Amino acid sequence: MNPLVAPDAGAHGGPASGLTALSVNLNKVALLRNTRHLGIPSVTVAATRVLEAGADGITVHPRPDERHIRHHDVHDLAALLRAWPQVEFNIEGNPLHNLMDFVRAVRPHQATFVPDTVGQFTSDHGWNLPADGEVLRPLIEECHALGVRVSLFMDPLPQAMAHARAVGADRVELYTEAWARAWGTPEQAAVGARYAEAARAALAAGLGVNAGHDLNRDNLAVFLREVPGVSEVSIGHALIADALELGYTETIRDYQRCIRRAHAPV
Ligand SMILES: CC(=O)[C@@H](O)[C@H](O)COP(=O)(O)O
Ligand SMILES: NCC(=O)COP(=O)(O)O
Repeated sequence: MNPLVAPDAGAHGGPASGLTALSVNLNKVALLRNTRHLGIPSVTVAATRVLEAGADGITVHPRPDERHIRHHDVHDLAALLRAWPQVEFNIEGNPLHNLMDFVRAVRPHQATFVPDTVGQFTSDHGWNLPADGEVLRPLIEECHALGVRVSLFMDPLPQAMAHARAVGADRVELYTEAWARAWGTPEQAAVGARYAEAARAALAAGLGVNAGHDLNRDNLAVFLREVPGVSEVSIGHALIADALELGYTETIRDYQRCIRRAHAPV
């Protein structure tokens, strides 16, 4: 088996190419928008642009404090994505807080359960299933009844993967901050091996494997080469930062054109 090809690749199981799907997290577009009352940058315009450019999915993490993605963004994106039937909509959040209301209202293709507290700075750990598994089980069943796939945000602990399957999860999302931190350090090989082992354990348990948090253009390719069967990566912070920085040249040229137009003889 090609280790880069996810076992369930196809519509919403990854792109038909069998490559790892790229789901773009738009939280940080909303964060910038929320600093004025002008509606720019627009989350739906960002979604349209990234999909036109070839992204496979859209991810949002509507936190209870609405610091970035707001209630209406989830509904606006759900409406937009009706015109993009091959595109996966992934909503992340804590199902014990606000996530299930969104799942019930818009029925995304995937719900990623994340054990964040209300007001948490950013996601920083996966589920502790011995403690939380039985609370999650009925919520996973409810998602399935609504036709929604469930992925559990998990630390790369091989021994936890069978438990994720046992409570009904379809996939796990491996929390990759440890990989991002180890990138380029002497720990990189050992940390990568830990993720590979966790992915193999997940695949062996019958789970699909997603990954995300602090993935970027430097650390992504080696991660996907070393960790088998990753169906999807969700990337936000670094990708939106790159989109800004890679866009400066064209943007400055356009503003200079405006200025030249203003000074041109009429
Ligand atoms: C689950 C996960 O890793 C992402 O939700 C990530 O935490 C983005 O959230 P913020 O954009 O709020 O940091
Ligand atoms: N699930 C991870 C995600 O959606 C984006 O995380 P990040 O790239 O913003 O760290």
